[in-house]
Amino acid sequence: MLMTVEEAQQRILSDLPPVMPKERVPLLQALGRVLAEDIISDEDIPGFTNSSMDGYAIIAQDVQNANANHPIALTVKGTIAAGHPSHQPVHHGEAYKIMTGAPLPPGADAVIQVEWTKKLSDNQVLALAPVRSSQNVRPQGQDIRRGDIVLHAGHPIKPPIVGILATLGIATVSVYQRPKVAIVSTGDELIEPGSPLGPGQIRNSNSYALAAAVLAAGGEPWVLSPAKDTKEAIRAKFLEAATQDIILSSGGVSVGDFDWVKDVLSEEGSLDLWRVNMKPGKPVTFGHLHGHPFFGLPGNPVSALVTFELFVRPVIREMMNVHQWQRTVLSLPLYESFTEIQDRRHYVRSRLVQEGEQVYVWPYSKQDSAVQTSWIGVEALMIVPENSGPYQAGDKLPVMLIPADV
Ligand SMILES: Nc1nc2c(c(=O)[nH]1)N[C@H]1C(S)=C(S)[C@@H](COP(=O)(O)OP(=O)(O)OC[C@H]3O[C@@H](n4cnc5c(N)ncnc54)[C@H](O)[C@@H]3O)O[C@H]1N2
Ligand code: MOO
Repeated sequence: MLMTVEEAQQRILSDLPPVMPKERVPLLQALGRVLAEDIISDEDIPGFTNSSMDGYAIIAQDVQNANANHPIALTVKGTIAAGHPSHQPVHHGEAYKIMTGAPLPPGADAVIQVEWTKKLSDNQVLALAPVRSSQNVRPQGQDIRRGDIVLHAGHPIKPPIVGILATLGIATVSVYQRPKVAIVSTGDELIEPGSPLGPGQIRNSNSYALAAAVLAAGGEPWVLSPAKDTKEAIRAKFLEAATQDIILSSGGVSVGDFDWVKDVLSEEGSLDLWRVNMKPGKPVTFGHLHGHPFFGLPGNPVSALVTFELFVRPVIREMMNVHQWQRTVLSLPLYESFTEIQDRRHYVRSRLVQEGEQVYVWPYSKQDSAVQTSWIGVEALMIVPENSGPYQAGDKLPVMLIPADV
């Protein structure tokens, strides 16, 4: 019986290297990184009570009976722009013209938006509607209170987080270093992009796809030149790669005459796991090389990326102290029948289709693990249990959502 994906994940994650060391980077360079410190605010945000509308700062009670037929006149005492606080108090019957974001003057408790008023002169305005106390007012500390823990270490830094850090006045931020990931493709047939192909040769695409996947997961790829299919060439490359935090190889993990990866791994480190009940990716290999996690990913391009997604990405995320790396899995109805039956759990490259309120999963027709174009536009991997099916349109299956950048 082959190991399940969950058993393999458990095995791999039970033996994680320590979380990466920290480093301090300028705010914008923190994008895509992971916070290595709790962020505690030493300010209220907003720092002062302010208006959420362009209008007039007033005392709400003054206009409680106002309407279009019975407007109430107020005396305009001045104008308050954002960045220019006024310390003059507002008295009954008075208003200050105020702009969005400008500090509320003392005495005012509401803002009537400009559309609900009629200007009579530079110092007289009519209120055409009532406002409640606090209406159109953003109180000091509404968003964040001084002393709040706003973010915890381990939080991924996406664009809105950059904005929050800037709001808090943080110019440099402590983040975890990116795990360095060595990538070694194996195979006599491999030629680099940019060079012409000879007979029987193909382009080395896995090194590039895996390096891109490492970057998207937050790691730092280091691509070595491919190793030829000899045991000694593979050993030499693996030893060169073993200086990095994680080592990935592609190819040479099946049962072919030139599949040396497992032998070299056993001799130089430990082979902890081989073969998982999944398609694509069955011959995936895991172990340790000089104390670092080693993944022998299958050479088929789709198998390499699916096994990266399920086994390597979680390790990269965990090493940056991110524990929420699981993708969302939904149960969705099939858009069309799916008749392929496999003896392994099948991760099926699929799109999503919306009709009215209902979202359907729509597998691509070509699912061979060498067909790379079925990645184009992929939004999900549909998970079909082994030895199950055929499925009809409308039957529900679990669907793992894949963000567009994967
Ligand atoms: N007798 C059996 N044969 C195979 C089995 C099996 O169980 N019994 N499993 C198949 C499965 S499943 C997979 S997946 C592949 C994986 O094989 P390897 O990891 O040993 O990969 P290779 O044989 O080296 O290559 C497979 C395929 O991928 C192409 N490739 C390899 N490296 C790259 C690269 N860097 N860029 C682009 N393409 C690459 C290679 O040319 C082959 O076509 O084994 C099956 N066989
Ligand atoms: O499991 Mo392999 O990855 O499909 O051809």
